[in-house]
Amino acid sequence: MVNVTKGMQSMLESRSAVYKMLKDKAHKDRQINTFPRPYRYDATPYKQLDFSQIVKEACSSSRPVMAGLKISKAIFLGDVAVGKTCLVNRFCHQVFDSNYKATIGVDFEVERFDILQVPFNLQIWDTAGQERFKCIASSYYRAAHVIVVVFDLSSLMSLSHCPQWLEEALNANSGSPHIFLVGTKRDLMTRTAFSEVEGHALRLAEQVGAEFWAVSSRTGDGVSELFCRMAGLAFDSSVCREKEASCKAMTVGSDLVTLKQTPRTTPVKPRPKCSGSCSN
Ligand SMILES: Nc1nc2c(ncn2[C@@H]2O[C@H](COP(=O)(O)OP(=O)(O)OP(=O)(O)O)[C@@H](O)[C@H]2O)c(=O)[nH]1
Repeated sequence: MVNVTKGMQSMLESRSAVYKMLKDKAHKDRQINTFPRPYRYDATPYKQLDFSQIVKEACSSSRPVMAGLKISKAIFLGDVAVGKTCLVNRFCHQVFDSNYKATIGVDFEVERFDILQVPFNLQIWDTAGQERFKCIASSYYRAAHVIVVVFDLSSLMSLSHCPQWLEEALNANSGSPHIFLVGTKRDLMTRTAFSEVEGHALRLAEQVGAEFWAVSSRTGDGVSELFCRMAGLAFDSSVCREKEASCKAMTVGSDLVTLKQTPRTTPVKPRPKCSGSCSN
């Protein structure tokens, strides 16, 4: 009975995810027309200030930029109770729950954006921090375009575990995902305590090549900006990848045509003339 209910629930959830992807328009605060800013320009390895030229051209052309749904995958990982679920729920459902409920395995959400007027979906995988669910959770790390390593700003221990979480996520991925180091529960921090932790986090972010953010899911501070930034970076890379792939395909295609059309330049050796008993 429990399994049936769970099965039906996940079926309904995946249906609602599909409906969200097919929505006519993204919600107003998910319509992005200028390149989203980082939390701090000195705390990011992603220095571009605008969408790539190729992306802007592709999005403004009258032909559709791409066929089918445009989706990128973001995975959230980090120690138990650092606030991963609250962060996702604050953005996706505008709620905050102060009671802790452990994530079992993974939770899945999808958020629709319109970026430069092109529909874009961000798949959000909220994984469990508890050791006993790690095995299930880590099987969802693959094929991530964005890796979000989360820590609790009020726990330096949770920050010190971030390199390990990141290594595990990177081991499961072969591409070059965007990496974020996100400190949560900013509302709990005094100014002095915050600036001390921020110093440690900035150093770590630089070491591991991540973009640093500090947010509060309780107040909503920085949450929407963080997700829009992820979506902006993921969208830009994904359109660039797609354009590169189609250019490559066109080059290969035109190479084949050239090969077909180019007359043979190597002289054909004249066959020796048959003499005598040769039947040819
Ligand atoms: N004050 C405050 N509390 C927060 C914030 N974010 C999360 N919490 C609290 O921290 C606890 C853990 O939050 P979760 O989001 O469930 O943590 P999690 O990382 O998803 O935990 P696992 O699912 O076990 O991996 C809950 O009691 C939340 O209410 C925040 O921004 N401020």
